[in-house]
Amino acid sequence: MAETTPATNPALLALRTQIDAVDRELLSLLNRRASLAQEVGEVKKKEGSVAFRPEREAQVIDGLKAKNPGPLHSDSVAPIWREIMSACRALETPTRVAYLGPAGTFSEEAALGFFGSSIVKVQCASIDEVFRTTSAGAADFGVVPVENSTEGVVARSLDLFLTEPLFIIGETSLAVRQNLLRKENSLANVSAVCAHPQALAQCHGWLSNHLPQVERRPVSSNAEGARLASLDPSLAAIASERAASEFGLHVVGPAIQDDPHNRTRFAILTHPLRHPQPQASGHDCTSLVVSVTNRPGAVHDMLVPLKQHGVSMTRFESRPARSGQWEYYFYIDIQGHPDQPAVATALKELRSVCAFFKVLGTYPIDVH
Ligand SMILES: C=C(O[C@@H]1C=C(C(=O)O)C=C[C@H]1O)C(=O)O
Repeated sequence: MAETTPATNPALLALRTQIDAVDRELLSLLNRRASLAQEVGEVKKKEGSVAFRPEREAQVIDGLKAKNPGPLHSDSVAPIWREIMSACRALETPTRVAYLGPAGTFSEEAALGFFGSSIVKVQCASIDEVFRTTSAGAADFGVVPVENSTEGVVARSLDLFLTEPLFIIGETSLAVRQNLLRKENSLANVSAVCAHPQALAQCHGWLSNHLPQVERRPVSSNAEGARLASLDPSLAAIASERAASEFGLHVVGPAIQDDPHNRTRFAILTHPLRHPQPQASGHDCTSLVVSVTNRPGAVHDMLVPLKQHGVSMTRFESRPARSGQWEYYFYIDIQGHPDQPAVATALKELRSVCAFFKVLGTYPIDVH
């Protein structure tokens, strides 16, 4: 039952007194940590290097998770320390992060999950604008979706990796729970369902069963759909619970995505002139895009160096090269960092058999 009068139970009061004392100790320790981060910031300024070190942050979290004695759940370690490091990093320099807005998008959730909440939010109207804003230096980092476990690749992001001068310094993934949102608390008389095309596709089965006759209207983001639904009671949107509270909407259909394990993976981008490639963290991934000339065995030959040097491939995706010749770009993720001799040799040999070869980035594997 909810507590309505002040607690009088002496055991509870004594425990709360202890918690208050621990909190004060924690605050003082956090401030000690923050002062050290400020000093690190000064050292970096003197040597002219960047504040954000994704490999160091990944190692801090990995190390603490490995040593966590409990009862704190290990899954709680990463989000807590991400926030602590975000606050410490903000004392070194502000981190400007571009992502597909408005407030309440999954991209925003991914950006906050990766960088913590002590960031300067740069909301963009499209994935193209995230790339442009980051290329132009109006943001230090960009966060873009790259693949969804139900719908596959986010083609626009992959295409822009080819043409924009950015590289990947990190990845993060999110469980994506889609909900049907409305101003009215009912499923009746919906004129159209507004959402990003990816979300409409992720909820295809549910929409066909529950709203078979209703128009599915693609819009620039799910949060934009939620904004429209907040202005017009006849509309519904598909978006996150965060978007529901952001725009004052009811969740009239919770968790309507066809796949209960629906996840989206995001890449963290930056400009190579403003940020170096992350150093090896011990658990790294390298992303490439390559093409080979169209001849028998070409794709097989391309993969031989990886096998010969024991480099494991975790992703292999193809996109049409738009040459009209049935040629393709292959997006490949391998495990490891080019600092490792086997990875460096495999990449060198792979490059020699490719017509096109671009390293999209090397970065620590997502730590939860
Ligand atoms: C303090 C540092 O700077 C930043 C903040 C970190 C932290 O709070 O632990 C870790 C890496 C950097 O992104 C550092 O490089 O050690």
